[in-house]
Amino acid sequence: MLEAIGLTKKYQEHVALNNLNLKVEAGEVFCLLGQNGAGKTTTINLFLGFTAASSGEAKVNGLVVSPNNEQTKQFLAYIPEVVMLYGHLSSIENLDFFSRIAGYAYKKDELEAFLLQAGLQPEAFYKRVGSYSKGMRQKVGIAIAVAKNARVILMDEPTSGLDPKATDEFSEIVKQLSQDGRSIFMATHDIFNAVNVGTRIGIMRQGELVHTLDAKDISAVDLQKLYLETI
Ligand SMILES: Nc1ncnc2c1ncn2[C@@H]1O[C@H](COP(=O)(O)OP(=O)(O)OP(=O)(O)O)[C@@H](O)[C@H]1O
Repeated sequence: MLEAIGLTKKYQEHVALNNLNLKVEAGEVFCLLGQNGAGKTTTINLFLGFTAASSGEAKVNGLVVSPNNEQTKQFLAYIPEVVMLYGHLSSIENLDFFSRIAGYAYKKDELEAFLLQAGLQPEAFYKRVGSYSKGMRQKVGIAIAVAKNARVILMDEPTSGLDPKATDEFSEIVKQLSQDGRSIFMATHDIFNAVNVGTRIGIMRQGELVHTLDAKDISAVDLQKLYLETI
């Protein structure tokens, strides 16, 4: 679903991402670790078409991403660290609005089902999103991703600032999304969660993907050790 072929991004002389080669298949959860400035967000921005590659290609479902190509965006959803929603609208209204933009008009019970599937408590459905916690906003973000039928969900530090219970709930939802055949690509600093939720884990240093591992082959303790040795 996602492929990077020699993907490189330079800002003037600074190489933010250097020759990334990577495939993420349907049903995989790829967790990308790396220090601040390692190039994780740059990678996500290249897949989203928010920025143009200096060389190489980012592909989504076999199609080459470019900032002016809307085709690849239909397969993608993006969950940033803080999901941007209309604070004066309820989650049902936000979900209705964003699904309509993506070309879907759902009935009320269908919208409620998306929010329920994303783990939002029903008593919050008709409350203003402005009063929601970060974890609740993320659930609305996931409901929007599912409602727009995204096959790939890109996430940038989704568990940062979440309490352990909210992180656990979030991880269970991510596992469910991947079991439904979606690909998840997540930039994170959360080593424990990467082992818990990931199927594959990458460690990036100064724009280079230095290690790629199967999550089932490594414990959180060993991953932390490898991470500290790498960065
Ligand atoms: N628009 C830009 N102009 C110039 N340099 C940039 C720009 N965006 C990113 N960079 C640089 O590219 C490098 C990679 O940044 P990036 O944001 O991808 O790192 P990151 O791994 O996501 O870090 P963090 O964990 O802090 O989010 C950094 O050195 C950063 O300063």
